[in-house]
Amino acid sequence: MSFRPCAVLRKKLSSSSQSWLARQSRDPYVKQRVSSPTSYRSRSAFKLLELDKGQKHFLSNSDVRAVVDLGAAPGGWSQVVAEKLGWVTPCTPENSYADLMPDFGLSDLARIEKFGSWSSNVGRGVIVAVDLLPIAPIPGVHTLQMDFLSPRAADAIKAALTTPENPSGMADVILSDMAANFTGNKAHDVEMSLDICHSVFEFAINNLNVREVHEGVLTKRGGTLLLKHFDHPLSQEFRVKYLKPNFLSVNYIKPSASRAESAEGYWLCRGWKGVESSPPLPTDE
Ligand SMILES: C[S@@+](CC[C@H](N)C(=O)[O-])C[C@H]1O[C@@H](n2cnc3c(N)ncnc32)[C@H](O)[C@@H]1O
Repeated sequence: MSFRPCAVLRKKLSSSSQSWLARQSRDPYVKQRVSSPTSYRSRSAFKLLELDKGQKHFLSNSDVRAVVDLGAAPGGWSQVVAEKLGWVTPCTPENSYADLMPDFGLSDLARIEKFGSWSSNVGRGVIVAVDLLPIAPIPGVHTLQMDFLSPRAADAIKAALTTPENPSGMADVILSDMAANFTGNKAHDVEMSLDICHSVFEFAINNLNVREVHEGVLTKRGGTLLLKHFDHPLSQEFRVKYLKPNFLSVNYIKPSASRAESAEGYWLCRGWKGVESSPPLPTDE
């Protein structure tokens, strides 16, 4: 697949469309995605792969058994999680979906209709993916199409997380790549991004695992939160006030797959302590 338009089409495109296409054709992650045998649905999938690899495999650890993926459509991150939890055979050029499924050219939905499922594995644990937009099925992933900011979202996610293998309904890892549509008004866009960060943090308070682990002495080691945010002094305030006191470590990471010109970055927060003494979350008054 190529993003290079023919000369006739190029003439008809606006200059912004032309520069978008030029950027796509130069982008190594876009090229990798369209030629990859894993056929990840989003370029974002490479960010999560990079974060997991560079950060002590926080997702691949065998004790990770319950994962929530917020803002999951079209499903690239969920595909990566499904691989890490063993629901989908990790794909390499030697072992691709093309081998698992001869009709590699079919869309996910058509493939699922034809074959039932393209997973050959039974993985571990539970994965819940949430988005405003529909997400085509992924083996091992329970999808919920809903507004995460709506009052009923937390209960619906909790219900989906609660399974015989995960009776507590708690999550070991919460991922949020959620982003509202940009309006171009910076103050408004930052406010929307902070609303999302606050809501995800509130969700973590009630749903992120704190587990007792014996390592010589009894220690508590809690779950992990990966949270997308946009760089701004108010975001830094949020980090200092809410994240730092409640996790053993909070690292800022800008994966190389994240475009340099984007203000987005991720906080990888590890070792949830179980919130007891945070300042109250802001209300709408
Ligand atoms: C950057 S995309 C996520 C890409 C995804 N991680 C992947 O790899 O395919 C951000 C997503 O956040 C979703 N989103 C934004 N606000 C949301 C909300 N309030 N509730 C649920 N999803 C939301 C958008 O619909 C969009 O699909």
